[in-house]
Amino acid sequence: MAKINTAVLQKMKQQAEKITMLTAYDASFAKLFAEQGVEILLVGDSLGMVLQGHSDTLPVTINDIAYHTRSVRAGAADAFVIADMPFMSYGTLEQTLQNVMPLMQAGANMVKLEGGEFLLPTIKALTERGVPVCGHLGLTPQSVHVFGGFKVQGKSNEQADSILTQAQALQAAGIQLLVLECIPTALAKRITDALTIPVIGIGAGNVTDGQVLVMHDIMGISSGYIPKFSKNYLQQTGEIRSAISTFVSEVKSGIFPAAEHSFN
Ligand SMILES: Nc1nc(=O)c2c([nH]1)NC[C@@H]1CN(c3ccc(C(=O)N[C@@H](CCC(=O)O)C(=O)O)cc3)CN21
Ligand SMILES: CC(C)C(=O)C(=O)O
Ligand SMILES: [Mg+2]
Repeated sequence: MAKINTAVLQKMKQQAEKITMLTAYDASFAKLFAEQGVEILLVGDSLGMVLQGHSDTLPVTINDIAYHTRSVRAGAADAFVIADMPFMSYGTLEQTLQNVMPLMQAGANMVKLEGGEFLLPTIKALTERGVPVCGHLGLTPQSVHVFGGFKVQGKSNEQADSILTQAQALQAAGIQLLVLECIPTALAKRITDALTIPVIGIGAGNVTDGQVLVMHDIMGISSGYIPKFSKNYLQQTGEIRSAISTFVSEVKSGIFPAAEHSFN
């Protein structure tokens, strides 16, 4: 696999080649995922749930993300690695600039921040200083207490228009990739068509430029509730490497996600 960077991802969108992304938190899985052709590894703050056992992502710290980013980078020297900025680590511009350093120095190629409008100056400041930014809209789990649970977002016309407007504003501010989580497929299609940057979906239908899942969901080992948009590829294949290569090929061919993994 050619080494991935923002220019390669941009080209994949233009050529309509689907982008695959998985969360990874350690060196062994990072290496295995990279070997199976997964283009992007995400050190997600979902680690607060699947590794640490919390019921949401809020307890995760910068040190947690930096530690796991170092591990992922150690296992996959050439991988394109995105590190999540955890809850309240980008509350102010000053905090953001302080907190982004350990993540980039741990080996991240890009950082991901949840939210819309309020992030515009932050995104500009980061990209100007050499830090590529991934946006994250829709169900942004750090706002679970505002939403009153992990609920599908953008169901009303008004909410849908607002998410599209925010996606366009984030792109204008400088994000080079966008994650859309748990929104209706029709809205994901509008946003993917409207943006020139690649859009990665999770619970956003098969219309985005790529797909991301939490690795524990692919292997059916998440504790507690397993989201409707995930698929247990280990059960289907019986072997971890085959599970990952099947995920990759099903995303590439558009088989995954099917209607049953999507919201309307
Ligand atoms: N194991 C795991 N997988 C994930 O995808 C994930 C995490 N953890 N932790 C961080 C966030 C939290 N996420 C979640 C968690 C639950 C739902 C969920 O229960 N969704 C309902 C939709 C409810 C509705 O219809 O509004 C579902 O049926 O999937 C969604 C996203 C996604 N991320
Ligand atoms: C679910 C993905 C998009 C994420 O942000 C995470 O794993 O933390
Ligand atoms: Mg996250």
